[in-house]
Amino acid sequence: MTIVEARDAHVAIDKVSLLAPTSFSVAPGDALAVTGSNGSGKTTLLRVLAGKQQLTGGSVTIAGEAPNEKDAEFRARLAALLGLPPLSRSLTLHEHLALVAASWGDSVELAREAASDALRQFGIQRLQRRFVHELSSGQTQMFALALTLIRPSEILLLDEPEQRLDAERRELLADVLAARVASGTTLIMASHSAELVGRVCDRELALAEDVA
Ligand SMILES: Nc1ncnc2c1ncn2[C@@H]1O[C@H](COP(=O)(O)OP(=O)(O)OP(=O)(O)O)[C@@H](O)[C@H]1O
Repeated sequence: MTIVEARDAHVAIDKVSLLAPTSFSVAPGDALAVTGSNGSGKTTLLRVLAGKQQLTGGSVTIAGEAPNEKDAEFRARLAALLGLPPLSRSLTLHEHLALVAASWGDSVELAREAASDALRQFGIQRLQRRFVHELSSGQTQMFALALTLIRPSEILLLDEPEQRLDAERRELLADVLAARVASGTTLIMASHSAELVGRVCDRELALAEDVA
């Protein structure tokens, strides 16, 4: 059974290649690492899977359909962290998380509990009343991960989730992601951390070196 499939998927802009023809398939519950040097196309591939980047050729399907970020079913199936999401300067971390949890169906009370749980899970509960502009870069990354994982999803796409994290936080991240995969979530993760990939993923898709 396949939940994510790419066949000769490639992207070029003005004849410059962003992603060389790439084929792979992922079964439900798999954890696939996308690896390769800077510029090899990892982010581009994740953007294609998230429906944020059109293919120049080939095909990609998520549960048999082309990615479409406007489609409610597609959005409910897939959560992605591809750079920092848009955030409000006037909401605290707890309020951001509760808002996202409530928008995916939790009651206000449950959403507030889920927000506290997510802050605890990522070790940032003492920052719950801070605004995003009051965080360090590593704290911001932990918060962005919490914001991505608080909502339900069958498929998680993460672009270098280890970026800006110290060794202790990378360990914590590996624990959280390994637990999420163990609970049945399909994970596709671009990463430069062999350690994180080794802890969390069971397969690797190595993109060819700088194709530009
Ligand atoms: N909008 C764009 N226009 C032209 N080229 C682009 C554009 N965005 C990215 N590229 C090029 O596409 C190639 C792939 O970029 P991408 O960001 O997917 O690489 P990556 O593997 O994620 O790199 P890194 O490890 O540095 O994050 C690079 O050569 C990059 O310069």
